[in-house]
Amino acid sequence: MPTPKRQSIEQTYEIAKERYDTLGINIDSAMQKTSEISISLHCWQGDDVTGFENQGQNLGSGLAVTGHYPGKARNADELRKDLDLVYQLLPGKHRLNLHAIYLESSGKKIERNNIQPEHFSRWIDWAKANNIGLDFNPSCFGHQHSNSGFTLSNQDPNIRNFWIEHCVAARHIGAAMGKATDSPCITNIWIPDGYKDTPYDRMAPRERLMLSLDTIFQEKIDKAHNLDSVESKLFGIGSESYVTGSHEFYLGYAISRQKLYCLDAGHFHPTETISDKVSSTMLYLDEILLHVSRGVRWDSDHVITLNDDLHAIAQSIVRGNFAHRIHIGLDFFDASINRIAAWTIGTRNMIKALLAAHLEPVTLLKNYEDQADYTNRLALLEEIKMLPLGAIWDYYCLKYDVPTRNDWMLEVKQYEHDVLSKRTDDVAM
Ligand SMILES: C[C@H](O)[C@H](O)[C@@H](O)C(=O)CO
Ligand SMILES: [Mn+2]
Repeated sequence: MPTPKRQSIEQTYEIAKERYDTLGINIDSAMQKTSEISISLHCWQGDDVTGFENQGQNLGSGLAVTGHYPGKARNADELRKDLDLVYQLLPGKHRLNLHAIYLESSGKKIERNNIQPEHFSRWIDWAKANNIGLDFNPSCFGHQHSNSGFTLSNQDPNIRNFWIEHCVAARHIGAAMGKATDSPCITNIWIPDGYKDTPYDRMAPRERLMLSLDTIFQEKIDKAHNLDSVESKLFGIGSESYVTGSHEFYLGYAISRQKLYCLDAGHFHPTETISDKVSSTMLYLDEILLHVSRGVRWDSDHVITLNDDLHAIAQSIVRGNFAHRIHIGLDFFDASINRIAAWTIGTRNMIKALLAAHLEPVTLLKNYEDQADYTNRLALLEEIKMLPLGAIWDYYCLKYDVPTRNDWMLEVKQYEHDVLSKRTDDVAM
C-alpha cells in the first residue's frame, strides 16, 4: 500500500510531466542521464580539513574553516561512518575525494614524502566494498615545509624536492586507488604558493613551479588508473598580491602537457564564473575537473546552494554534452552547521542542478538562437524558471530510493543524537 506521501509525489509528478511534455522535454531521459553522473565528495567537509596525521600543525596556507559545531570525525573510521550515511541520502552513485593527510598509519609518524598506498589500504578496502570510486590530492599545506608560503615554487631546492617527492608519492597512491577500484583516480595538485605583498620578480617562482611539475609528471602512469590534474587560484589569505599557480599559469601548463585543469568556483574574481570558462577550456583539453564551491566575498568555501551560479555550472556541462569529460568534485567546508547535513545539502543541490539542466527545452532554445530570435529565447529561458522542478526532484528521489524532500534531515538528526553528540573534542584512537 503506497503511503499518502508517496501517492502525492506520484500524482504531482504526473501533472508536472504533462507540463514538460508540452515543451518536448523527455523526463525519463533527463533522470537517466542525471543518474549516470558521479560527484566526487570531498572528505575534508567531515573534519574541517584536519586529517589524521596528528602532527599538531595549523591549517594555514590561506585555508580557513570557521565554526565549532560539535561532532566532527576524529579518525578515519568515524569519517567513513559519517560518509556511509551521506551516501545513503544521495540519489545515484558517487565518489570520494581524499587528501593525503587522511592517511592511516597506526599512530606512526609518516613524513609526507614517504606516504605509500598501504597507508590508504583501509580507504581502498572500504571503497571497494561500497563500489565507490576514489580521487586523491597531495596535501601541500599545514606543514613546517609550507610555513614560508612556498612549496613547489620554493627557492630552497630541499623544500622544493620534499614537495616534489610528496606529489610523486601521491600519484603512485592515486594509481593504486584507481587500479584497485577499477576506475581512474584523479590526483589533483593544488599548492598555496604566493606572496602577501607585491613581488619584484613574478617570473622566477613560476619557472620553478613549471620545472617541479615536469619532474613530478616525468613517470608515465597508466591513465586507466591515474589522471593528473592541476588547480589554479587567484589569491589566498597571506597570498593576496601574487599566486604562483595562477589561472594563466595552469591553463597554459595543462594545455601544453595535456593534463586535466581544475577550475575551482572560489578561485577567481568575484564577478568571474567558472561556468563561462568551461566551453573555452574544453576546446583545448580532453578532460577537466571542477571544484564546485561557493565564495562569499572571498574564497570562503561556503556550502553550495541552488543559486544561479550552480545552475550555470550544471548547464555548461549538460549543454556542451561534456558529462564524460568533466569530472565534478565538491570543495566546501563549513564547521558552523552539522557537517553531514553540509555534505548532503551541497551534494543534493549539485544533483538538483544537473537534473534541472537535463530538463531544458533544448530543441526550442537552439532553434530560437539559430534564427537569431533572441526575444523568444529570453522569454522561454525566463518561463522555464517556473517549471515544476521540485515535483520531478521528489519523484527522482523516490525512484532512487532515497529520502524525499527534507526527510533526510530526520536521519541526520537521529545520527547526531545517537553518534555525533557522543563525540568529544578528544582524539579517539
Ligand atoms: C582543501 C583545499 O580546499 C583544496 O585542496 C584546494 O582544492 C583548494 O581549493 C584550496 O583553496
Ligand atoms: Mn579547490
